[in-house]
Amino acid sequence: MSDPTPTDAPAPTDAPGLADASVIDAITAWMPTTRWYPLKGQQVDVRLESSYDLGDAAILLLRAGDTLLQVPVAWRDEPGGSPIAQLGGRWLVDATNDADAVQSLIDVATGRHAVNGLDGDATADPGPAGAIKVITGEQSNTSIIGGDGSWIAKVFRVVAPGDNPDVVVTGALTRAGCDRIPHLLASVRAGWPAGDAFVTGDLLAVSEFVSGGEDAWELFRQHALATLRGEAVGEAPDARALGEAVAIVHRDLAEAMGTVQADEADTLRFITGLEQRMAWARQEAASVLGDLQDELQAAADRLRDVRQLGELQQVHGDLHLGQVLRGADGRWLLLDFEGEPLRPMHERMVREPRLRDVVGMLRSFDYAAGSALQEMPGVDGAAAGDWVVQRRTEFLAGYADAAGPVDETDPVFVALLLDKALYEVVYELRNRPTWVSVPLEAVRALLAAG
Ligand SMILES: Nc1ncnc2c1ncn2[C@@H]1O[C@H](COP(=O)(O)OP(=O)(O)O)[C@@H](O)[C@H]1O
Ligand SMILES: O=P(O)(O)O[C@H]1O[C@H](CO)[C@@H](O[C@H]2O[C@H](CO)[C@@H](O)[C@H](O)[C@H]2O)[C@H](O)[C@H]1O
Repeated sequence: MSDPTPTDAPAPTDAPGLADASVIDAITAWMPTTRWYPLKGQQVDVRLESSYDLGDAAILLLRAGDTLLQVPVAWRDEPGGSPIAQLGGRWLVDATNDADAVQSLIDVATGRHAVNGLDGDATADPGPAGAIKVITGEQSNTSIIGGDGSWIAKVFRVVAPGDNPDVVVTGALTRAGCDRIPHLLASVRAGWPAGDAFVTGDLLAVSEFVSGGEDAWELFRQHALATLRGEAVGEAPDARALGEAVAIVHRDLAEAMGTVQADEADTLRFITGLEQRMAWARQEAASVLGDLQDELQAAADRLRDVRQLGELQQVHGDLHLGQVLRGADGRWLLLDFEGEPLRPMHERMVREPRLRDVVGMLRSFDYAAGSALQEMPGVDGAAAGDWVVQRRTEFLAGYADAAGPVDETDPVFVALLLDKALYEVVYELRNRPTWVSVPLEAVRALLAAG
């Protein structure tokens, strides 16, 4: 795919009227009401950085504080399913919930519709959008199901210059024929001026939709709930096969994108990165980590025990049960290679130990039981602990079948587990404060275990 640089594409044109202060003010007031808005509770100035005229809709890139947000909008006579505001007698609507506008986005992705400043790339034609359905779950982005349920288009809400791994990594796995992911069909990249430079970044990824896919988070959580209720539960979802699926994706990622043996500089960079993340978490989550400062300092000191990182490669980066579907054939499929939404984009394609994903999944079993316990405060926590240990053992056995054993005493494993739990504390404080006790309990337990 060629970058939409000034040499091969003129600068983006402003969509008529959309740069008006009244429009920006209306969007500024509306964004915090959405699930995807990442700056809830923060006072930030919002200004238009760039816009792309799709004809019957437009994509706006809005600078909100330091964050660049993508807001596709359209003017309509009716409010439709997702109105933003009524201005000058017309409705400004969220274009992700408007079938015609979504069709325009797909046409840009396939190259059927040329738009200044946007560049589409399609490995397969997703076909017409038809009736669309916007996913309403817990999401950092906005995903739209179209093409009669054959594809799902993800509008990246936070946009950054450079490659979005959800396009680049999923694309590499698709080309490699990996059968444990939904394949990438098409994508859209934008160019915009940034100071004296002209930068590009990904806006949209269209992938095969897994029809009849079951959410692994719901499957495991329901099983944990039933177990804690003491109900006669059937077999648990197959955590062993899940471990194997993760190992297969790791193998395919290594083949498609290469590996490197970590040297001393890599190890130092890794330790420094974890130290900085720990300092960030201690600052961001000071309100709940206040009484753990000594233990956290001791854990930070222990990071220096990390000597051997082993092989590094592209990993998923934010693997948890919500990123996994069970397909109609029972096979586990991994989704969403975008990495952690709270991590700067340029850090998300750094080669890492595969253990990063292994601990992500282990934390998720703990979450499934923890959230089940939250629903049943009177229940004995030991049963939840047993449930987690079983899933964890099965998962690690499946991973070992395909990739070799995981050493749970490895300082890299221990450090990554704590790193993930601390990240989750910050994530929950910002997004779901009532959940914060789930990762916080894990942080306490990990620190106590030393
Ligand atoms: N290819 C797909 N097929 C079916 N459902 C999907 C697919 N991709 C995503 N989903 C559903 O959409 C949800 C959100 O997608 P995800 O890529 O994780 O978004 P985000 O990055 O915004 O969190 C997933 O949890 C899953 O339920
Ligand atoms: O799916 P995203 O890429 O948006 O990931 C973010 O949100 C996740 C929650 O939706 C969050 O995951 C945490 O909660 C999950 C349960 O909802 C749990 O299974 C995960 O283990 C836990 O980390 C993820 O951390 C965050 O980056």
